[in-house]
Amino acid sequence: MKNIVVSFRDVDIEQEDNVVMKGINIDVAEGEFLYLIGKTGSGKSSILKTMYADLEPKSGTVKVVGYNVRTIKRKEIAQLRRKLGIVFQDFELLTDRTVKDNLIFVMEATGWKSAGAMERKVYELLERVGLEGSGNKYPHQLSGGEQQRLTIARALVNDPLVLLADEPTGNLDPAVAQDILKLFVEINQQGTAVIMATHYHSFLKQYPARVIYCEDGNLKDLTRNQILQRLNIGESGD
Ligand SMILES: Nc1ncnc2c1ncn2[C@@H]1O[C@H](COP(=O)(O)OP(=O)(O)OP(=O)(O)O)[C@@H](O)[C@H]1O
Repeated sequence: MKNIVVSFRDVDIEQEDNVVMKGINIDVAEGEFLYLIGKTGSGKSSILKTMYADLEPKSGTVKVVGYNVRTIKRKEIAQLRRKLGIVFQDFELLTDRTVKDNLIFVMEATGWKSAGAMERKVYELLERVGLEGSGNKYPHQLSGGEQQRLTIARALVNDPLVLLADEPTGNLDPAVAQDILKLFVEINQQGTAVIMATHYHSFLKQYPARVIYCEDGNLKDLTRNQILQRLNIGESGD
């Protein structure tokens, strides 16, 4: 049986005293691909924030890659996040540094010392995300899709067990969004669990995977067909 890398047990999540999720349970196994779907404000980001210890759950137990997020010590949060890769809609790249130096910045901040090892890792990561040859460019010289590829490379610096993605294609046009989805799928096929909150419901058809549907403070356990129906996805997708 595969290891569980994320586990929520009877978890309540609040934002500024508003109940967002009530008594939710989630188990994500090593290497799984999971979509978080739901209307705006249904709590997808709040669930992801709870996973990377940015939002303390009100009650219940949350375990992520071996850490108990409710009792985690401040200094352990950095260790937890090193085992997670996190990708947002906004690229949040360092605009005054090259592609390569954006990656090296994160490596140095997370304890990498050997220049040779960093050089090799940069090369490997850029190849993995399809940015080989762009190491000396600056972020503004990259397209939106390429910038997102760089943020994905950055999230992979420490070979995370889990990649969390909050609306990672929100700023991209549909064709580019599909390429980025493909990249997430490849990363998943190489063994990293992926948990992706997305409004791009057409992804569910292009790459069917497990879906958690957030609604009214709960997670609905729906079949794929029920979800497609509920989202009213026609043949053309979204
Ligand atoms: N920082 C905050 N302070 C107060 N309330 C918040 C905060 N962030 C989110 N909320 C509220 O918590 C609820 C869940 O928001 P959340 O961002 O988790 O939903 P979401 O499903 O990710 O939405 P979207 O699809 O728009 O990103 C919403 O009612 C939202 O207004």
